[in-house]
Amino acid sequence: MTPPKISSVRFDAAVRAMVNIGILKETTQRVLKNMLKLFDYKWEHIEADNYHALADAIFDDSDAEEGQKRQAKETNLDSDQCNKKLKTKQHSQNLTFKMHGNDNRAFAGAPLQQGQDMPPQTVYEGKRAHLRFPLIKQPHKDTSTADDTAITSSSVVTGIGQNSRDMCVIPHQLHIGADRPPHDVNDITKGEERLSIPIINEFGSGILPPRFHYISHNITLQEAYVNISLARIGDDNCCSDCFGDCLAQPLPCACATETGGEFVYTRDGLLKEKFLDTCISMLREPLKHPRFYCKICPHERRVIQANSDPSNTEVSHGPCKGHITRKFIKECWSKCGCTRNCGNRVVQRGITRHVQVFLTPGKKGWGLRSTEKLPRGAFICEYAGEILTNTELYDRTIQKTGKAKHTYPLILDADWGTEGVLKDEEALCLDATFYGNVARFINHRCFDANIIGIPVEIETPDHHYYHLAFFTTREVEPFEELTWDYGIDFDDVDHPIKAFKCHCGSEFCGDRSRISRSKSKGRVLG
Ligand SMILES: C[S@@+](CC[C@H](N)C(=O)[O-])C[C@H]1O[C@@H](n2cnc3c(N)ncnc32)[C@H](O)[C@@H]1O
Repeated sequence: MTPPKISSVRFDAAVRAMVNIGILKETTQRVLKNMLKLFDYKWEHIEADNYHALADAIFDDSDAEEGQKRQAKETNLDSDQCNKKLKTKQHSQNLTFKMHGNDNRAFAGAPLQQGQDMPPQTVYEGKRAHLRFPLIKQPHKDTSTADDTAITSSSVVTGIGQNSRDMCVIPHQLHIGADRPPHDVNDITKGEERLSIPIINEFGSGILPPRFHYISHNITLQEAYVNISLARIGDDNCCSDCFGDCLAQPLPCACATETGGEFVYTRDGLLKEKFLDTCISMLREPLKHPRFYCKICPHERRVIQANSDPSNTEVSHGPCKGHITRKFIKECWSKCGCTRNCGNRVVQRGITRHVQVFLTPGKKGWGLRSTEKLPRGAFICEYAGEILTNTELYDRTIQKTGKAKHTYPLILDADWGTEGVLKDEEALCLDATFYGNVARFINHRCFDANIIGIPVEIETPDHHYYHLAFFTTREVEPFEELTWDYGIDFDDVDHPIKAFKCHCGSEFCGDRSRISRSKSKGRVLG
C-alpha cells in the first residue's frame, strides 16, 4: 500500500519545535519519518503534549548512542564504558506520555543553553516530571559549596542516579541546572522584585522561556573574589554625615565626588542629560574618547586546544583593542547617613517600571518590553547573574558544542589598565544562564538601541566588580521592545564565541552580510 502524502506543514512544524529545543533538523526528520510509519501516518500522538512523544523518541533513538560514543571517543574514554545504551523504545499506540500537567510547557520552549549538548531526560518526583541533564560526579570538589552549575575537571565516567535512563557521563561536562524551577507566567520573578513581571506569549503556542533561577542581585559562583567590606569604603567614598535625601541638600555630598562633584540623577530619579549624553557618546563614538590598553587583555583571551584532549590546552592573549575609561555612577549605600529613599539610590532599589518578558515576532526569541511610556534616562533593571572569574567562564564555555542558541555571559570591562595586570582568575564576568534576572531577555540592537548599560558602584570601591544598570537612551513608547547594543564586533572572525545572525532591524546594523556570511563570529554580549 502506498503511504499517504505527509503534510509538509505539520512535518515542518514538528521539525521547528524540535529545533527550538536544540535537536538537529536531520535527526528529527529521520525519527519523525519512522514514527509516522509506526503510527500509520496519524499525527495525533506525535503532536500531543507539544510533540513530547517525538522528543522522547529522538532521545531514545539508537543513533543518539552513536553520538554519545563519538563524543566519548573524542574525550579519550573507553567506549565500553559507554555501553549503557540508550534503549530504543518501541513507540506504539499505547505509548504513555511521560510529562504531565503543565510542566511540559517549559520543555517545549527551552532552547539549548551552554553545555546542554547531551539530550535531557524526563525524571519524576511524585507526579511531577522534570527534564534532567546529564549529571557528573565531582570527586575533587567540595560539594558543600557546589551548586547545580558546578563544573568538574574529572575524567571519571559514571552513570547517573536513580530514575535515569542509562546514560554515559562525559568528563568536563557542565552539570547544568538540573533542578532549574518552572516558571510562574504571572510573575517570572516569583516575588523577587517589587513588581510582578509576566511572561507574554502572543503566539499561543504554549511555549515558555528556558528555565533558570530568578535572582534580583548578583551572586558568586565559587571562585570570584568580590571584596565587600565596610572598612574599604573610606570617608571620601561615603556620606556618613548626611541625613534624609542627599539630592535635597544644598550641596552635593562625598558620594558625588566620583561623578565630578555632581549627582548623576535628577530629583525625578532620571539620569541627567549631560551624563547620559557622554555615556551614549562613549558607546556610539568610541574614537572620540581616550582609551587605555592592557598588557594582557582578558577580553582577548584565546585558548588553543593542542589535540582532541580537552585538557591539553594553551592560553594566549591577543593584543588589547583598548578600553574606554567608562563613566561610573556612584550611589549612596549602607555606610551613608541618608535614607533608603535617598535620590542617589536608584539602581539598588530595583525595578520600578512595568515590564514584560515577551516572545518576539521575529527570530530573536524572547525579549523585554515596557507597558508604560518611559522618559529618557529612566532606570529599567540591572544585569544580574552569577559572578564568575574569566577562568570559570572559560570552563563553562568549553562545555558548549556550538549548538547553544542563546548565551548570557557579560564580561565586566573595568579597571584592567589601572590595577596593572588583572589575571584571568581575577577578572570577573556575569553569567545569567542559570541564575539571572529579566535583563537576560534584553535583545541586541546595533548602534541605536533604546537602552544603555552603565557601570554602577554601590558596595565596593573596586572597579573590577560593578553593577551594570540599564537606562533608556530616549523616550520609549509603551510595548516597544527594549534593546541594548551588546557591542558585538561581527567582523571579529577569531573570537571564540560565535555571534548570532543579527535581526535587530536597525538601519545601522553591523551584520550586513549576515545572509551570505556564515562564518562571522563575535562576542555574544559585550
Ligand atoms: C541575552 S539573550 C536575549 C534573550 C533571548 N532572545 C532569549 O530568548 O532568551 C541573547 C541571545 O538572544 C538572541 N538575540 C539577541 N539579539 C538578537 C538579534 N538582534 N538578532 C538575532 N538574535 C538575537 C541571540 O540568540 C543571543 O545569543
